[in-house]
Amino acid sequence: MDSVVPSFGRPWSALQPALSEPMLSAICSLGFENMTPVQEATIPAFSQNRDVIVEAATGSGKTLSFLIPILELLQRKKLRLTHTQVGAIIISPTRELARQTFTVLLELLKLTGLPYIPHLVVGGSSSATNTADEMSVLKETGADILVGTPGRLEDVLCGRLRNGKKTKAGMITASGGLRGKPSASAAKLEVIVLDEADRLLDLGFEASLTAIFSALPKQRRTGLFSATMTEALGQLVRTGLRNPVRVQVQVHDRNTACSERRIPASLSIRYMVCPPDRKLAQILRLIQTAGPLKYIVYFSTCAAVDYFYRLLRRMLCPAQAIVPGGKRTMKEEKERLREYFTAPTSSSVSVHSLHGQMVQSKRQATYESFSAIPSGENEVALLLCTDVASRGLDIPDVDCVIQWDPPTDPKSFAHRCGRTARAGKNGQALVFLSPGAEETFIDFMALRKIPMTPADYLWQSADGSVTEEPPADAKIIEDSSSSDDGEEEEEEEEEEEQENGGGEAAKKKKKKKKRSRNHDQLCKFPADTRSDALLELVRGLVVTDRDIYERGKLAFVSFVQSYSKHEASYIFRLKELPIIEVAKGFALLHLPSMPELRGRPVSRFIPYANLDTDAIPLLDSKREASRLEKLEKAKAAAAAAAAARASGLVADADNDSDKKKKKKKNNTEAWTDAKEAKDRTRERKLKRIKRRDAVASVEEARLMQEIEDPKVLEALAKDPLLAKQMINRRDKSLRDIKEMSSNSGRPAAAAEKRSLDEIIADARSSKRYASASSSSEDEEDSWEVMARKEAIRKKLAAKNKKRFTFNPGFSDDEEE
Ligand SMILES: Nc1ncnc2c1ncn2[C@@H]1O[C@H](COP(=O)(O)OP(=O)(O)OP(=O)(O)O)[C@@H](O)[C@H]1O
Repeated sequence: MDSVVPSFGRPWSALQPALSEPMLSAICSLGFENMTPVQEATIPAFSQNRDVIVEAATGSGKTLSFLIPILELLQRKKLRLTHTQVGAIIISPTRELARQTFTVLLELLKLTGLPYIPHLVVGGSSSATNTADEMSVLKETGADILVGTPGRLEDVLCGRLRNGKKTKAGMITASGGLRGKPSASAAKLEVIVLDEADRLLDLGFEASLTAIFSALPKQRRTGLFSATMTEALGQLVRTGLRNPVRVQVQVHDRNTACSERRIPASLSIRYMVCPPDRKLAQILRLIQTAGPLKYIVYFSTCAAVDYFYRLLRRMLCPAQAIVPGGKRTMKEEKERLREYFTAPTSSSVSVHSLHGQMVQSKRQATYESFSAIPSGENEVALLLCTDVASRGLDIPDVDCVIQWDPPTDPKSFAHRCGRTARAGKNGQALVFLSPGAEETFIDFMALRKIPMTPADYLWQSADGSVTEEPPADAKIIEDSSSSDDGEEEEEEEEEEEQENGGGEAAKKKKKKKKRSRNHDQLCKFPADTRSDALLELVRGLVVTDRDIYERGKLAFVSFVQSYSKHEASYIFRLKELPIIEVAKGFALLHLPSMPELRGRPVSRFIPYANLDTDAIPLLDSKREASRLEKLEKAKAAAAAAAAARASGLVADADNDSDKKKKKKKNNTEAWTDAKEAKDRTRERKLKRIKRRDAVASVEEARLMQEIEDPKVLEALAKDPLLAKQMINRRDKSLRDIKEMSSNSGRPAAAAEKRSLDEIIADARSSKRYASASSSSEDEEDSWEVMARKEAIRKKLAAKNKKRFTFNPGFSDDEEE
């Protein structure tokens, strides 16, 4: 069933079958006059006992598309549920989304006056006692409709404990009253909804979903909802849908009248090709020009959110941050920053953070406080977050979504952008892409019906004003360091090429060429001296706060790790990432010792002048005192060890630990390279096993030769089963030998032997066999033959056993 925008459809009263009276009046109280297209298409089908798969753009009103049918179905069925039985379940991938859906459900129940009891089951309570309390509350109050996240719903419906163990039904656990028995029964369940179904059907939730589905009756309605449903089609079978209605709401592009897109018509997505070390300057310039707006900024890791949250809070709202040296420094810092950033007319700035590693209470508080900020009222509000806030969240009045990093999972892209331009409102989204390979992301998204338009790079003049024109003095970067590096590298390569006969070195050369192509792209950008100066100013802040300094390093390392996990790995290639510019963008004081930096042009990174990392203080005085104490002790111990070494009293143990340290230091292999090396080792191992097998086969073939002994043949002719086994083994041996010979280029001498069938056929037809079968002498012989046959059978069995019990724990050396 396809429906096409207008963004609002017919009035609610036009629905067939008509909604119940209480429902119509509740919707009227919400102030929604007309249905959205997805509501118009989904509600009739879902409330008339059809399973539905619904795909509609973000912010198009899918929540009401399932909440209204759930309440209508429950009313119509007049289910008689006992205290512990539930009639409907809604599963969401995140706690925030489950809570949001629960709030809308509560509102609907309040307005309709329907007597159903809803219950929210989300994770987040750290202690088992809290879990037990939650469960006992559920048991006491009972629930008709459960809204929750997969893990906790599994606890409730299947009696699982938080530590993952399943207990015998009825058993009281040590955690105080929490029973292994399910706290609610889904035996009479009428309807289940998977919100953000494509995410839920990802492998991460598989175990919990399978357990939940196994607790449901087969006769039920199932609804799957998402803005990116097509991505999950392969997995739908797991949900047991029956003859579902597929609702797909398409959006027509405003600009190109007929082409369809999978994002709201009111959403404009732009991309900015920008070197990674200039993203901070770009964001500040954007805020400065755009006015007091509400922004969501997405990062790829929790560590990056933590770091930039602390940094931006210190820069933009020092009143909220702890600033070393108190008010005076705060004032100085503010003054210096003013050169690079001026908040839009008389607005204050607030910075918030939200990610999955935060404690639940803080997550909830942030979500609520950011949601409560009205847009455009003299406040620039920034929410820095990870993908935990990408799906489903209906945060009011978000004006602009900025993706500092493109998402690791391309599906998240549309969901992230969809936090703005909801319910027909206008919204802007911007994604930063590094010059070079990452630009392919634009075409990649266009294929997924998510069009983007280019955004202008923003410049800043000496007076601090922001323009789209580069200042007259902006020059193309002349990078001398890269050419030096290049020459050195080329020399090295030539040497290697000579040593290795060309193969490996040629490959490396190719890779480096690609890297330098990306670097060339970076060099095409005119230098942005003000952005560089801003980063230097930021480094000046970092060096005063150990907490920020440590978090910066962590954020950089975690970013590099996450980069290699991009699902679109042919676009986001770690090998082609301009990692030095990334490090600059994180305002690092020095490069961490990190294997990924091997072979990179590290000379392009200038460490912070006169840096003594030990001297960077923690702002918390107690923690700083304890750190200094530890540092002193470590220094004293090191001095004592050095003195002992100098006086020749070096213990063997010290030597050992030095060796270990050296070994560790020498291990500078990048973990991505290490992965490749691992693959190569695995390949080598497989080859070795194959070779060993082939050698075993040669031996087997030698054994087979014994079969040609006339007496053995005789026995074989009498025992067709054994003969068949022998033939099979023999044939396999011959194949292996042939393969080995063709691999090594040697002639397959053994393979030229007569096949066993021929030998046996010959033996059968020979006179000797005919006479032997009746002679007593031969009968005696046959006992001997039988004994040999048995010996061969045993030998073969032993050989095969050895061949197939491969021990994966061996080391390379042993195998060599
Ligand atoms: N018929 C309607 N008229 C006006 N506003 C509506 C209507 N239906 C829903 N809304 C509003 O639209 C907003 C977005 O709705 P909702 O959160 O259900 O979108 P969604 O399609 O689930 O988005 P996402 O894919 O991001 O989860 C909400 O603020 C909701 O109150």
